[in-house]
Amino acid sequence: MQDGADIHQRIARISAHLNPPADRFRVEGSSSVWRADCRAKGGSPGFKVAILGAAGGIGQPLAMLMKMNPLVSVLHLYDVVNTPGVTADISHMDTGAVVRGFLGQNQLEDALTGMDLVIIPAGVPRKPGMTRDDLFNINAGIVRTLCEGIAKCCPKAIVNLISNPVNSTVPIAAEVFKKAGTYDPRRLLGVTMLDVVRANTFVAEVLGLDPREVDVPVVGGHAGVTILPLLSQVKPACSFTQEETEYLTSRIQNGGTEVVEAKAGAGSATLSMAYAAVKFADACLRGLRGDAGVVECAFVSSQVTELPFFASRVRLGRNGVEEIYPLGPLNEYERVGLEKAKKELAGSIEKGVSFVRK
Ligand SMILES: NC(=O)C1=CN([C@@H]2O[C@H](COP(=O)(O)OP(=O)(O)OC[C@H]3O[C@@H](n4cnc5c(N)ncnc54)[C@H](O)[C@@H]3O)[C@@H](O)[C@H]2O)C=CC1
Ligand SMILES: O=C([O-])CC(=O)C(=O)O
Repeated sequence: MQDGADIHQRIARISAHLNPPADRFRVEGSSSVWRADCRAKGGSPGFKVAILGAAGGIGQPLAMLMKMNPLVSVLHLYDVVNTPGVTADISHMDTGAVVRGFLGQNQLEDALTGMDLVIIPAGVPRKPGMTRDDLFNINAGIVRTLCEGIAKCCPKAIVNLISNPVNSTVPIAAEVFKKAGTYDPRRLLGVTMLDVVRANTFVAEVLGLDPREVDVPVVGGHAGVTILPLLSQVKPACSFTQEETEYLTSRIQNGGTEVVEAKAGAGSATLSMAYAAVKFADACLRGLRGDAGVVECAFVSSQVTELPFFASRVRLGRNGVEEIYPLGPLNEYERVGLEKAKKELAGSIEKGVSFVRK
């Protein structure tokens, strides 16, 4: 004999199966077992991370690497295509993070609700002959829509914006958040980590060192001359001939184009970008956890120059960007580069701002 309370519980369970709330997910491959019915995993503290554009060239390896990150407890994969397949695939990896897939605009809000960190590699990549700015017309609208979702569903999340042109998409995101009344400049970061990764690699090659021992600050922005490597501040301390300086600066500034041309129409950097994005996201998560001394370069709201946004070394903490470091002493070559960078950056920033304001 079942008592009344037990029958009520059974009815509630059946009703929940027929009308599952948005946060219930059927266990993959099962018609009768819901994830919420599975025995709870012994406490797995960690952060909730969403990737928007997760089925793309960057999104897929990025999702795989984030699934391997022990700081991640929940990983939401959102795209307008192919997320069921990518999610099924990645969810079989025997690492800690629980993976959930979300497909299409109708599921954007569920993908974003409760997230601590949102990484955005959504949008079209370059083909040979294009500049990053040529992507503006398509990617500006994509970034605006995704950021409207963030403002609504996880306004306190840290946002790592990868979609190009970063020099304009970050100002677009800031304007969207301002409009929604949720803007916190400390939580919005344009990802320029690939410039640092490339700079470390190319400088190490010239110096005959292991790239892991090299640290090159790269400031400014993320396109052509706005990418300004500070070779006078390389660690370990070293010096370069004028010829080496010009070769390295040009190679770092054109690293993206080097990949676009080598891929010959099949897109831009994806694997090195996924690596760089995870390196950067991991730094943001360590900052959120409260680790001391987490410093990386990023394109952020800044007073380091007269421009409203600028990439430089920032300290990451519980609120995102906790401190922005000044550029430090520049040599004459870098001072000239800085002026060129600022001129181009000013236009790109303004273009992003007016896209939302108009
Ligand atoms: N910040 C950086 O250093 C770098 C930035 N990028 C940029 O990253 C972006 C993505 O590059 P890839 O992954 O190679 O391109 P991709 O075309 O391979 O993937 C983009 C993904 O975005 C998805 N997408 C399109 N519209 C969307 C929307 N409204 N909502 C959600 N997802 C949407 C697509 O379905 C696709 O899966 C490009 O804009 C590229 O220029 C690329 C390399 C480096
Ligand atoms: O070059 C591109 O279009 C993609 C990108 O931003 C990079 O690889 O740095």
